[in-house]
Amino acid sequence: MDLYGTQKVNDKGHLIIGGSDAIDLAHVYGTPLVVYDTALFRMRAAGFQETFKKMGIRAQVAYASKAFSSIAIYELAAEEGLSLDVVSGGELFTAAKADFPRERIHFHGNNKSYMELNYAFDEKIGCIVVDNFLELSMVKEIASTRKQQMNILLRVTPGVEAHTHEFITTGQEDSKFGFDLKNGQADKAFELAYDAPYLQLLGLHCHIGSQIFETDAFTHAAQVLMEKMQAWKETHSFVCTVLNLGGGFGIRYTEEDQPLEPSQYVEKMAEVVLELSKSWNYPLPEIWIEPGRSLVGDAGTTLYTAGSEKEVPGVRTYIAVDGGMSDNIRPALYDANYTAAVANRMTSPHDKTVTIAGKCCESGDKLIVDAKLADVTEGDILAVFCTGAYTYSMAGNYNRLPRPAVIFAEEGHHQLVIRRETYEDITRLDLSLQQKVRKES
Ligand SMILES: Cc1ncc(COP(=O)(O)O)c(C=O)c1O
Ligand SMILES: N[C@@H](CCCC[NH3+])C(=O)O
Repeated sequence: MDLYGTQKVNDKGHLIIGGSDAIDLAHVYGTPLVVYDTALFRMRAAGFQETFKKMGIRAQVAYASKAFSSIAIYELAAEEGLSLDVVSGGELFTAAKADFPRERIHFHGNNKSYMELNYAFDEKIGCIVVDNFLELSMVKEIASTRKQQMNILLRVTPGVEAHTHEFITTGQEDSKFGFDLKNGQADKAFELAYDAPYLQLLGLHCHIGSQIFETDAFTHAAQVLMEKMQAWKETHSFVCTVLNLGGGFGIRYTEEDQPLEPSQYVEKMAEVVLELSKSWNYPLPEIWIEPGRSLVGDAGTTLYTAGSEKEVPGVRTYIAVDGGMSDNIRPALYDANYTAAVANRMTSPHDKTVTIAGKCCESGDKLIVDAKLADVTEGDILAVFCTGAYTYSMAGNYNRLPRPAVIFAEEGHHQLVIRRETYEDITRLDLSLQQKVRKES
């Protein structure tokens, strides 16, 4: 089986992550437990950043924190010199708690509220990525009322179809995000924004989708956006200083996935921008990107304890674990595939076919259908790999299951970064009917 990042197997046949024995981690923190290999996160971050540096391109690599949002990951991202993409007041609040450098925070979202936009101004963040006309009018009004400068990008849909799951493509014309380039919306937004008082229009943004393995869709998007920028230069003598090409770089969940290295995605898109800016004599814009999954996805592993087993003769054997769709909704939502291993028996042949089921009251709560595992008995620790992106951040309390604990592991040290939810946590917002009912007099 293929391991990720710093993962190894020790002489007890146990899985090691970030220099720590996964079985010890499971005993110390309990399961389900999400373990982040932070050295791998650092390596991925450097992979993107160094490629831009080598190519002599000014860039910002913003961690798209919807993939996994927490104070500690924001602190780590800041430490690595990343910028940050947030999509809600809640993510911005978390970033503020982590004291993330505000000038490197970019605020996304297709329906930001007036309150959220004001909050972004309060925090003096680096940039608001304006998604629609309502937002543009609100941002203009807030900036003028407060007499406060704000950098903005216009998010556009370039009409590029990326080859990925239909729910995670976003760059096509029929999308809820952004101003359409072809039907004139983007031009109209530009007219309303480029000389608005207190607003500094930096340039354009697009994000064509997620879990993309090819570079063509990215280079095509870069070309389409550069063409629009060049058109505005000709008509309005306006020069965009930033081109944000979003995230979406694919990772290897299973051996069917063949992602490129971060550097390869960056090189290809940067080459197009360099080439076009040279041939059109367009001042080279800064390139911003927003990787989420490719920074945290394969850095995360979820450890579960195996419980009940059920054989359906001639059909399949189910092994149930102490988590499931409540901590990883992706298999149920996107038919996402993962691989797993018996973390306390890594050297045994993983040649039995079993289905790993969760403990939620849903037949569809299956984490892996037809996983290849060693013999599993109750109490074994199962490791499901590549669960660092869009798992904890999309987790819920269905069936009132507490969300797992999350730890960072590096060079033999480990640290709790999100504590396990307790039953008290789960009921903290509930109000009892025994409380006094207020009567209006
Ligand atoms: C605007 C935007 N930027 C960045 C991302 C991050 O995408 P990924 O996690 O695939 O890199 C997303 C999510 O797809 C997004 O919507
Ligand atoms: N949540 C999705 C990706 C959405 C990306 C956000 N725009 C996933 O798990 O793959």
